[in-house]
Order: sequence, then C-alpha cells, then structure tokens
Amino acid sequence: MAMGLCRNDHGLWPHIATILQINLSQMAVKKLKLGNPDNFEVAEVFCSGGQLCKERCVEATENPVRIQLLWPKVLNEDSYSSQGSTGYRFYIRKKDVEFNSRSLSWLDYKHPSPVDSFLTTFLKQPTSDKEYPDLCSLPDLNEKTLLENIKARFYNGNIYTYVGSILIAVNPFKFFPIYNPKYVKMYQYKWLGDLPPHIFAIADAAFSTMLRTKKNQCIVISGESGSGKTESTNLLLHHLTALSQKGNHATGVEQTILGAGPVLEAFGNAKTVHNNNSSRFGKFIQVNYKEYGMVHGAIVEKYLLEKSRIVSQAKNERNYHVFYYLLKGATNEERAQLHLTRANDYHYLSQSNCFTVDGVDEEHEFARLKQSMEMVGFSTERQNRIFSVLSAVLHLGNVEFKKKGDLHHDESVVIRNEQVITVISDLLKVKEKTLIEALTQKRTVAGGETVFMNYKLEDAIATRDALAKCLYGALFDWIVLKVNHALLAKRHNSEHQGNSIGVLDIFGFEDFHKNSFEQFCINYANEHLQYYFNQHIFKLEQEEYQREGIQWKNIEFIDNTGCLELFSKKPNGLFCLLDEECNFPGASNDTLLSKFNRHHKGNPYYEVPQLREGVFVVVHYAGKVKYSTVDFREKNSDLIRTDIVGVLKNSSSAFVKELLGVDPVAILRWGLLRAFFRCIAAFNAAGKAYQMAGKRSHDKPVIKHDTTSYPHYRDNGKLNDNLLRSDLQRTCCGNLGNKLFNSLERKNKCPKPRYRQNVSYRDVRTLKAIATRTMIGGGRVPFKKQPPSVSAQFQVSFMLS
Ligand SMILES: Nc1ncnc2c1ncn2[C@@H]1O[C@H](COP(=O)(O)OP(=O)(O)OP(=O)(O)O)[C@@H](O)[C@H]1O
Repeated sequence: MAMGLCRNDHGLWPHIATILQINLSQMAVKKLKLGNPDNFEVAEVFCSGGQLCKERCVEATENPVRIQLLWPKVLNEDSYSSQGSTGYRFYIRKKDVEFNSRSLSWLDYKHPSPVDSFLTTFLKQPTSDKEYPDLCSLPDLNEKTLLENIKARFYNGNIYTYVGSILIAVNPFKFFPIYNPKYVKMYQYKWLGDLPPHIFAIADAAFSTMLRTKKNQCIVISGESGSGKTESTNLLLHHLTALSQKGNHATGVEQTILGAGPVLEAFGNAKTVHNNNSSRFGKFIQVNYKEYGMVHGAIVEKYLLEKSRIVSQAKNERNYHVFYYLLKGATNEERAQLHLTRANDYHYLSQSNCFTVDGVDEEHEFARLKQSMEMVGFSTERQNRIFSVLSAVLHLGNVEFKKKGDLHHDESVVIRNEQVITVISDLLKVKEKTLIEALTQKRTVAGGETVFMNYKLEDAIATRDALAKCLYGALFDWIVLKVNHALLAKRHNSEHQGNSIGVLDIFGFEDFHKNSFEQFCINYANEHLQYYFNQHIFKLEQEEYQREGIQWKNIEFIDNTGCLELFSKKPNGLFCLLDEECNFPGASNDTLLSKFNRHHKGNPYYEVPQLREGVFVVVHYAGKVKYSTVDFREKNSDLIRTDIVGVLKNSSSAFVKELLGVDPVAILRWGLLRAFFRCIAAFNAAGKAYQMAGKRSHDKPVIKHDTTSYPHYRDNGKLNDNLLRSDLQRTCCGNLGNKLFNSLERKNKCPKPRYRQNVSYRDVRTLKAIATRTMIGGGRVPFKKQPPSVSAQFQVSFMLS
C-alpha cells in the first residue's frame, strides 16, 4: 500500500505541518480501517523506474511533512512512467512482528516484489565463469584483463568488484535496488567476500573490526569527479548508522547528516563540466560509537573549499548553487530587502554565461534549502542574515573602478558605481567610507605613522575579489560549525570514550585543460593518499611477511615519496618556494616559475616544457599534469588579508562579526560571563526588592525582577565593560572581582564581542573541540597559531592527520 503526502495549492496542509509519524500512521490506519494502528508504521522509500532502491523507517518523533520538503524534485517524472515511477514516497505498512530489529524488518509486500527477483540475480553472481567478483582471483592479472572483468560485471548489473579488501565501484548513473533493508540485513556480520561485493560489506567490515580490535577505522573514498564518491559516502553512513542497533540516536545522526546535506550541497557544490552537482570541498565524516557499538554523535571536517569559484568560473560551469537558488526562490519581499535582481545582472554569475542546470528546479531547491536550514537549527532571522551576506558577495562583484585623474602617471583608482557600495554597506552593516577606503587604498604603518597608498586597478580588483572570497569562505566554515553542533550527541563529552569510523570523501585527482593552484593542492592530497595506500598495501605488508619468514616475491610498486618531497620538502619544496614568493614584494608569476625551474630542473618528478608558456609539469603517480603559475601567489595568500578581515570586523552586524571577527570559543566565554552577571544582577535586584518589601511588610515579600534598573543587561548589543567590572567588584569583593574580570579579558584576547551568542553550546571544551576541527587546515591547528598561507595550512592538516 502506498500513500503520498502532498501540498495543496496554498502551501502545506496547515494541520499536517506539526503531526508526527506516529499520529500520521494512526490517522491513516483508522481512516482506512486497517486494524490496530499500533501495528503500522511509516517508511520513506526511494524508487527508480519502479524498483525499490532505498528505504528507511520514519521514527515516531519525526515529522513526515518536514522530511517530504527535503526530497529533491524529480523533473520529467512522466518520462519514467513506462518503466515505473521514480522519486520519493511514504509507505504505511504493517510492522513486522517476526523481528524486533525495526530497521531491518519493514518489507511486508504481499505481491511478488521486483526487489526479490533482483536479489535472486544479484546473489547468483558471478554470472559467467569469465567473471571474477575479486580481481585477486583473476588467473592472469594485468591492465587489460582487469578492465575487461570490471566491464563485463558492469554490463551484468554488478557495479561493485573487490580487489582484496578494496572495493571498486563503477557509477551506474541509475539506482539499482540493492540498498534496501534486505541488503542491510544480509550483509550484517558477514566476512568480506562471503557475499557478492557491496558497499555495505565494507561498512560492516569496518564496524566489526572496530568492535573487535577497539581501534578507530577509516574508509577512504577516492575517484575522479562524478565517479560517485559522495553517493557512496551517503550509502556508507546509512549502513554505519543502521548497524548501531540500539537507541534512536543512530537514526538521528544519519538524519542530521542527511538533513544537513542540502545545506552543505547548496553552499559547497556547483555545476562543473564533469558533474552537475560536484562537491567543491573535501570532507571527513567521523561517526563516534560507544564501546558496545551504539552511535554517539558525529563530526564533519571540511577541507579546502574552492574559493576561486566565487569570483570566476570556467565555461559551462557555475558558481555555488545557493546563489541561483536564492535569486530564483526569494519572495518579492526578500528580493526588495536583499536588493536582489536577476542572475545575469551579477558579474560573479554571468562570466561563464551558464545559469541553469538541466533537471533542477531552483525555486523548489530554495524551499528545500530553507527547510534543511531550519532542521540544522538556523532560525528565520539567521537565514535572512546568511542571505544578506550572499547578496553582499554578489554585489561586491559588481563594484567597478575607474582611474582617479587624467594624469598619465597616476594609476590610482576610485569607485565608478558608488551606489553598489551603498547596497553592500547596508547588507553588511559596514560604513560606506570604510568600504570605499578598503577597496581603493592600502593602509600601512611606517615609522609610527599611518600611510595610505592608492591601489592600481588590478590591486583594487584583487582586493574586491579577496573580500568576496573571505566572506563566503567564513560563511561556509560557520555553516559547518553549526552542522557539527547539530550532530553532537545529546550527552556529548569532548573526551569521547569509544571508537570511531571515519569516511573520507575528498576530491579525486584532477587534470584539466588548464590546471591552477586548486588542482595543485588537490593532486598533492591525492599523492598523499597514494603514499598512504602504498605504505599499507605494499610496504608494511611485505615487511611483515619478511619478518615472519613467509616466502614472498617482492611486488614492484611506484613509490611516490620523491613526488611528495618535490611538493613539501624543506627548504626548497614547491610549497616552500611559493610561500617565499608570496612574501617577496617584487615577485611575479615569472619569478615564481623561474624559482621553481632553478631548484627543480633535473628532478625526475618535475619537467620544464619546451615552449615558454608560463607552466611547469609535475609527474604524478597518476600521470603528468601541466600547471599554470597564474594566480598561484594570490590564491595562496588568501588567508593573510588582515586588512579585509579588519573591514568586516568593523561591521555593526553581530552576525558578520561572528563570521569573521571572533573565535567562537571566546564568544562562548563572553556569553557565559554575561549569563553569570545576569543571574547575579537578578539576585541582587530580587534581594533588594525583598529587603524593601520586608521593610514595608513582613507578611508579603515581593520578589520581582526589576529589569528597568539593568538596561545594559536587557540590551543584547550593549554589554558595558565598566558595569560588568563594577558588578564583579560588588559581588566578588572589589579586587578579586577586578582580577577575575582582567583574567577573563586576557583569556579572550580578541576584541570583545558586544552581542549575544544565541546558540547554547554545551561547554567550552566541547565547543573548542568542534570549532577547531571545523576551521581551515583540518582544524586541529589552534586559532592563533594558524600558519599564514593556504599551502602551509594544507600541509599542516596532512601532518596532523
Ligand atoms: N551507486 C550509485 N547508484 C546510482 N547512481 C549513482 C551512484 N553513485 C553515483 N551515482 C550518480 O552519479 C552522480 C554523481 O555522483 P557524485 O556526486 O557522488 O560524484 P562525486 O564523485 O562525489 O563527484 P565530485 O567529486 O564532482 O563531487 C550522482 O548524482 C548520482 O546520480
């Protein structure tokens, strides 16, 4: 039996918006007179071409309407009708009493299911004696036989193949019904290789190894753009949380991760030539378990968001999805408030002349994004602030410059269209004058005096773009921080006792027509992964065989240590030389290239092309890649524009300051301090009122909080240090209060935020744990000690991993 929930023409059914799964199934079962409502439950399913591909049980406390709002819209649904429907549905069905484990026992179809016939075929593999589910069993293993085997399996509908404990997945670009609960159950507690290759088997192996060895496990996913890494990550998470059988938190974590998906996707994914929904950041999702295998929260770390995309995109590519969603989906009121027009009015969106993605309804996606933001805990007010920042980024791209005067030698510029500055100033709550100065002048202090130097055109444009990238990057970091907060276990302890399984989904090796700094970093990361792979699969294994005296013929493998050294060895690795050039005032793309060539000509991993075209070649394990040095220095110095951060810190918007100005731990400390004083003030006020009332009448004590006498506590934005200090002196005996105030002030060396942190974190240590892991560089670098350049941060994140 199937039942779909739908909207009416005027929006959602108002009475249904608050009902939970339990009420919904009970109402429906009563109406349809099916029997005892307690015996029924709701399942969320995804069908493709009439086949049931994925499904999960909706928890009693979940709201089906909210879930439905997160479903991506399947356009051209009619075109699938000949094969059967495609899309998400809810089913109301009888609970299976045979098993107690609810997540594994939902299928209750009376009719012969297409899933069953698929399962029978699936279990029959290999379908021919020329097909090998594990490449290690190939009688003759070489590149040709390997590829032929994978191809033959793929054409027989088997997208997965093992190579020992490694799983190769070939993207089918259509869903097979192999991820439903029957498969979850089937793969549980089985040895790898007992059943046909499957992604669930990998998750299960990691889970049981973690429980058996009491050691953290990690699943590394690698592949080129569009090969299915993100989809595989989601399938792994689905199984990893399903394996944790006790309690509801597992489903909660999966739901939060999947619920946060549309938010991370909207802000971190974009259309590229290879993938319409390409993740432009790497991520590591760590699922924490208690000792006995129950899920205990999760944490997401992000790596290297592609910031250059914010200011320019290649042909047929787009900026981040969220800009297009906002421009299509915002209401008239929002458009007016945020000064929004059409996508082709914005320089940052119109350069590639690509505005739409086939099959995507941007308006629907905007509604879905808002819903998902709400689920992650962003209030409507917060959402509006986020959209203001997005609009400010778009308007920044439209700031134009012109030469200041007619004098030939004077190259300094002024802003051509100051009306755009007025809009940005309104959106970011930064003074127009401050913005104009920051975009046209460089401020330096020399000999104790402040000197202003006017920018030339290219410097002004670079500063404008750096401001846009800085804002968007900070917004993305902030979003990941909030997602992590939502993923915290209810009773989170920063010193989590159990073990964890991490899933690493990073950008695959990239070799485009034009490769820049992003590809340089991405390929370095992949070179590291390859090194790790070599260490574990070949080197360490062979060393162990030798130690144990096992007869073993050494396997030749490409050792890429030399390539890694080319990148990062001190003092002359490419990253070190790049950092040097970033700090050298007269440096240019040419001087950088000459430096690279001078130090590395002759290195087997480095090639200087015959033609002088401003490029160099690195011989990677996966092939040669030609890099252009254009913008290498600018992109690497992204983080050291303290002048830009200074502008944003001057904003009168608490949100903008929160994004950029202040360490979240410091915000929390000040929040706690304020809360403490609010309590003290309330007690004092109550005490005084009590005394006064006592004087008036001993029988009727009046305990009333007189807020009018504490205006500074009521007004979020105006925390007054002097009042705070005097309060402290009063409550903690003069000098002690002073000392306490000073020590707290010292601890929060950054400027004191004058606003309230309205999200209540559980404690400073917990927040520190999630905040440091959310920040750039893998996050485990203390805020104040963060290395200055992108490449330095990137390398540090590898050393710490
Ligand atoms: N196992 C699968 N079954 C069905 N379709 C899949 C599967 N894996 C991937 N796909 C399809 O391929 C598309 C691209 O996959 P995905 O976005 O996961 O690639 P990716 O490797 O993460 O790409 P990028 O590196 O660009 O982010 C998905 O949107 C999905 O439609």
